[in-house]
Amino acid sequence: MSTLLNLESVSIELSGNRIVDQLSLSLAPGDIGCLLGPSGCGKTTLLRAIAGFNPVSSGKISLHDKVVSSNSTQLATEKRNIGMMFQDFSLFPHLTVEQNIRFGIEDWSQSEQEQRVKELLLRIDLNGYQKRYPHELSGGQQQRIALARALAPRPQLMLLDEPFSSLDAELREILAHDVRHLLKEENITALLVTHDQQEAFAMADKAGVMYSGQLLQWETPYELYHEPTHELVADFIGRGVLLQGEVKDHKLHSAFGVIEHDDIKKHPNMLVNFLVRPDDIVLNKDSAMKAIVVGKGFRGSHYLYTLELSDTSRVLAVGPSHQPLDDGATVGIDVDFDHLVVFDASLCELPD
Ligand SMILES: Nc1ncnc2c1ncn2[C@@H]1O[C@H](COP(=O)(O)OP(=O)(O)OP(=O)(O)O)[C@@H](O)[C@H]1O
Repeated sequence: MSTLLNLESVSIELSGNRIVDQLSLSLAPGDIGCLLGPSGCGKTTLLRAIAGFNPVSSGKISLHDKVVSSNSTQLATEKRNIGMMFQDFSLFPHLTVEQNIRFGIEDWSQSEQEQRVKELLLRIDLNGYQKRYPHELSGGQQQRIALARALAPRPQLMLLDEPFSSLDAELREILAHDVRHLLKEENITALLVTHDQQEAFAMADKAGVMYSGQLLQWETPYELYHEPTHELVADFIGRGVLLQGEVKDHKLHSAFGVIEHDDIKKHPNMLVNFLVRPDDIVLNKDSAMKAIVVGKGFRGSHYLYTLELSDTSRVLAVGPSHQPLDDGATVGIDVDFDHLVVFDASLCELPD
């Protein structure tokens, strides 16, 4: 399969500290990738290296099979044909919307510029806003114009670093969908950095979790959620808990009793931590397995309950919004694991 962006064992050092550590990932043309991870894990540093602002200390960054960064190559940022929208983006306040969008394509012919501005404004649903100034636009509109400005020259790759972080959650979700749609329409490959998992799930074809400069997994959002290959990914992505259990004779023994599942049929005997998502727990008043409601959070369409099991371990479960359960109530539960994800307990290294 062809790749547009390829990172091969990239390490980056800043002021003598290794910030990114032998990181590899690739993106196919037109794909949207998303990097998640806690603050300070090196996401921005990596994006800046792809853009050409940070040199790599070892490894290679290639665009369309052309090496643009290595310890012997450093192609200038302006020669990489990369569009950028970083956290501290700002539109030029003294320029109109149209002038802002034209900024990177001023060497195009007048008619091509006009055509491109028109096309982009239609795509971002802001046709008619050409003559407005940035202060006459809402935050979300400004963000869309900034994106149009970055996309105008048709970059081969778009880098987005927390582009919606200043907006409220509802607007972020709408914009995430809009931006995905726009990037797909323009067939532009993109790499996005975000703290927000919903944003990553809404936008990404491929997503990954970074910790301390390393990329722990690089998969579809579905696989990251359902089949994490590392406890830190399981802990970071989605809501869920890791419970202790023991795999014995290809069955899982835990507070839920004995569970048989295809995913552990070939597993050796060992103590494990296994992942329990809210969607693995089914409330069923007729079930013999009981749990106690020890907390609940209203989420509009549903409640998210914290349930205590017989061994005092706690799990999360979802219940309908219109029939809330009381704190302290005893409820029947079933477990229904689509995937049973287990980790060797002796290797578990969850942060506090
Ligand atoms: N110019 C620099 N010199 C030395 N260290 C730096 C420099 N820039 C960043 N760092 C350090 O590199 C680490 C990673 O920073 P980076 O901004 O890449 O993290 P991040 O994952 O993007 O965080 P956030 O999500 O908070 O934006 C941090 O510990 C930071 O202090």
